[in-house]
Amino acid sequence: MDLSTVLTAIPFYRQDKEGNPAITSIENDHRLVTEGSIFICIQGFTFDGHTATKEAVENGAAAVVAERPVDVSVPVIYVRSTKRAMAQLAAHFYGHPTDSFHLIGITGTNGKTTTSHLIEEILRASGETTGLIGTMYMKIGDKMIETKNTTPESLTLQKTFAYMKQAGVSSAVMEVSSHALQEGRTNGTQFNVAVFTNLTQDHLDFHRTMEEYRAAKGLLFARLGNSFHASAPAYAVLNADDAASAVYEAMTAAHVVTYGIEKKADIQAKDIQLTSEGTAFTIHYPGGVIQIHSKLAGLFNVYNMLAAFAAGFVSKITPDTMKQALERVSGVAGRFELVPNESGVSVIVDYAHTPDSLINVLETVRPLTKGRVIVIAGCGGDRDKTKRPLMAQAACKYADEAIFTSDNPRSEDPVSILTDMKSGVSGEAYTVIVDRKEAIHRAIALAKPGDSVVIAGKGHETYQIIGQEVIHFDDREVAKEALADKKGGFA
Ligand SMILES: CC(=O)N[C@H]1[C@@H](OP(=O)(O)OP(=O)(O)OC[C@H]2O[C@@H](n3ccc(=O)[nH]c3=O)[C@H](O)[C@@H]2O)O[C@H](CO)[C@@H](O)[C@@H]1O[C@H](C)C(=O)N[C@@H](C)C(=O)N[C@H](CCC(=O)O)C(=O)O
Ligand SMILES: Nc1ncnc2c1ncn2[C@@H]1O[C@H](COP(=O)(O)OP(=O)(O)OP(=O)(O)O)[C@@H](O)[C@H]1O
Repeated sequence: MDLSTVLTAIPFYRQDKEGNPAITSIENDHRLVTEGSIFICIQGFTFDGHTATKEAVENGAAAVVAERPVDVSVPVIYVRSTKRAMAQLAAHFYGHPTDSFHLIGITGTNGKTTTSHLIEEILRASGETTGLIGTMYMKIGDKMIETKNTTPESLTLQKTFAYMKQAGVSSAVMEVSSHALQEGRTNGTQFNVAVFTNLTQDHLDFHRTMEEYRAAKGLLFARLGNSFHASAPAYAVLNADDAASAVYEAMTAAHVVTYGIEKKADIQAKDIQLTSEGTAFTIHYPGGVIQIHSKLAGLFNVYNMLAAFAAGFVSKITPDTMKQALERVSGVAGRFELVPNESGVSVIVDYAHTPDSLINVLETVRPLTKGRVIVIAGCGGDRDKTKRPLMAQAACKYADEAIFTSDNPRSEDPVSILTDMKSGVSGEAYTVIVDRKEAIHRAIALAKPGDSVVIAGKGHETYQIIGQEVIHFDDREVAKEALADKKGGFA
């Protein structure tokens, strides 16, 4: 379903008893302004809302929020950051909807989507009416809504929360990106639980340094437990094995619950077995131990399950309920997703698009593979360039055969992205095939029974962004096609 169809269906008019004009909506797109809207001017990458105030007023704006002088006939509220002001205004306009349900936020470089799905399953199993906001979609109960961002901009976010409240959601889980925290998209949102997965290199185009990146994620914990609206204690759920957790622990007013494998933690996994069927381990929690047999592969997924268990634990969900929920999850789309086939080659589509996640996936595949590991990796255009050589290094070091290819080049020349990747490796063997479809076909053509082919980067995505064009592209479909086409069979 289209997001705007859902959101425009909800009237949230605020009337003023003293005769002031009723504010009918808050808009950051002048084309959506109607009689009584507040228009918020946002300076974007392609458009500056400050240049559209005249049109916004012609469309009926009752007031304008701006960062720089604008010349209009209606009241103007000047603020330092219109994005942050928008978050607070939106939360207020929609009546602070997050006060009405239990909200769990997840931040970290990797594992947010997986952990949020595990938590959603746990919440459902405990009888909650659930909401989910994340990279793949938003969900209200079983209703799916498309999304553009991992964490939507604040207007969309607060409207969505209001819709969740109206739909009777009792517990929700959401991914909170560092971009969103930095821009204040979640200001005005009340989290009951904040979960940290891990911090490794990514997004340095936006945050510039790892310190800034870490600090941006810290905003989720710094604000936790400080809300005027808070009616219940807040919990920070931190990964004891990640160094950033100590920083977040020091800055939060919330109760801290840790999880981990290596260092001592409140929620601890022990006796871990990684098998071709998935993972088996025990979780030691305050007051008990429980055995988990999961279909999810890889040590990183043990961390994700621990994070979800810890979030459920502080949400007062019983360990037995959580066990049932965790054991039911067979996978999350595009995360270590196996492409079914009879050839004896394991073909895995995975969303790994950071050096750390690529290493994790390849390390997981290695012991499960009798033959060679062949990887296809690329890097997105208009995004963090510093990770390109590191992705190439990871591919060459952890696989037997590496093919570098395109992965959403956007406005950049795919060849120059691949050149950046190649700068990270010298002496190692790799192949460069610019066309992703051809690269997948080549990898599968090379594979013999017992080999694994890891197609990294795009996971659940069903498109490729080339220049301004968004073309249909699904790694899973192309892999199936290549498996069917393989000339000479798999002998
Ligand atoms: C690079 C970036 O942050 N872009 C975001 C930005 O787009 P933009 O700057 O191009 O916006 P713009 O088109 O210039 O418009 C600026 C303003 O003018 C308004 N406008 C525009 C046109 C017009 O005629 N009239 C008008 O009033 C727009 O409504 C907007 O308020 O503003 C849009 C609306 O809020 C966002 O959807 C968009 O996020 C894009 C999709 C994006 O990819 N963002 C990335 C950086 C991001 O946020 N990623 C994180 C993390 C992902 C991860 O963990 O991997 C995320 O949370 O998604
Ligand atoms: N806990 C983890 N630690 C390291 N890598 C992980 C972890 N969980 C998943 N991964 C790897 O990272 C990839 C992305 O996982 P997931 O989508 O859950 O993370 P994410 O944080 O939501 O990513 P994004 O912010 O880019 O949407 C997976 O396909 C897997 O390769």
